[in-house]
Parts: sequence; C-alpha cells; structure tokens
Amino acid sequence: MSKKIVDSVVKFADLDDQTKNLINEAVKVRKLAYCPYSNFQVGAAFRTPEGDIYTGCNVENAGFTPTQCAERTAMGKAVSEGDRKFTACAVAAFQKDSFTSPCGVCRQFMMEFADEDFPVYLVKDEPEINNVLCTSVFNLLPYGFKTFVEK
Ligand SMILES: O=c1ccn([C@H]2C[C@H](O)[C@@H](CO)O2)c(=O)[nH]1
Ligand SMILES: [Zn+2]
Repeated sequence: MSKKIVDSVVKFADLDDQTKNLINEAVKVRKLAYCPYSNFQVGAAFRTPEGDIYTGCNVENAGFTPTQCAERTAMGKAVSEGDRKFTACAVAAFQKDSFTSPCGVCRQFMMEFADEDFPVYLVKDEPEINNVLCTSVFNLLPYGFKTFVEK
C-alpha cells in the first residue's frame, strides 16, 4: 500500500497525454449528467491498468437520496464489465472558484477498489484554462475503512 502521492496544483498543459485524455473524457461525459434538481453537472473518468477508460455522470432522483454521483456511476460500469483496478481518475464539474471534490460516499467507494493508491485529478469548469488539483484516494480519505479482502 502506497500513500506517497502529494497533493499538487498543476497546469493542464504540463500533464502527460494520458492524463489530459482522462480529464477530457470526464469533461465530455459531464454534459450527459441527469441533474434536473441541482443543475450541477459532474463527469468522472477512471483509467484501468490496461489503459481502458470508464466514464460516468451523476444521475439524480426525485427522492434525492437515491442520487448517484458521477464517480459511482463510472466505477459501477467498470466493475460490471470486469474491471476492479484503477490507476487514475478525473472528476469534472462546473465550479469556477473551487475544485469539486468527491463526496464521502464516493471516497469510500473509491477506497474499496484502491489496492494501490491512485491519483485523483480534480478540475474546474475549463481544465485547459484553470489549474488541476492532483490528489489521491488516500489523501481524500485518510484512515478510511478497508478490510483488505482479496479481490
Ligand atoms: O464529486 C461529486 C460531487 C457532486 N456530485 C453530484 C451529486 C448531485 O447530483 C450533484 C449536486 O450535489 O452533484 C457528483 O456527482 N460528484
Ligand atoms: Zn459522491
């Protein structure tokens, strides 16, 4: 288990092509968000060790509580296609002044599949203009609950 990722704010232009692509995928899927109650579109993209990318948007519900975040949509898609390992993730919303950060439920959901710590890129409305925050699952959920079962 590694907890070596240090949070950093970086310029989009300085990221490697794989990461730029991951962020662009999160931005693309953001438009598909079903969010008639909050009007807050979020897109997420997760990369697997093979380089595949799973994307997801938030899916809201009249009952509010059943609302599913973009991150969990993407991870649910991956797991149901047989992919349970991730090497990076990007989350894109439309906030201009702050980075939209995964909610507590999504952090716990990410922890379930974080055998190795992986970078989490948080982007603002326009990642190519604004800076990107690079954090990690373990930085977002320090001392999070994990039973280390074999998956
Ligand atoms: O990281 C986040 C934060 C919020 N939301 C969604 C949940 C809800 O639909 C809307 C407003 O909270 O944004 C996500 O999908 N991911
Ligand atoms: Zn969430």
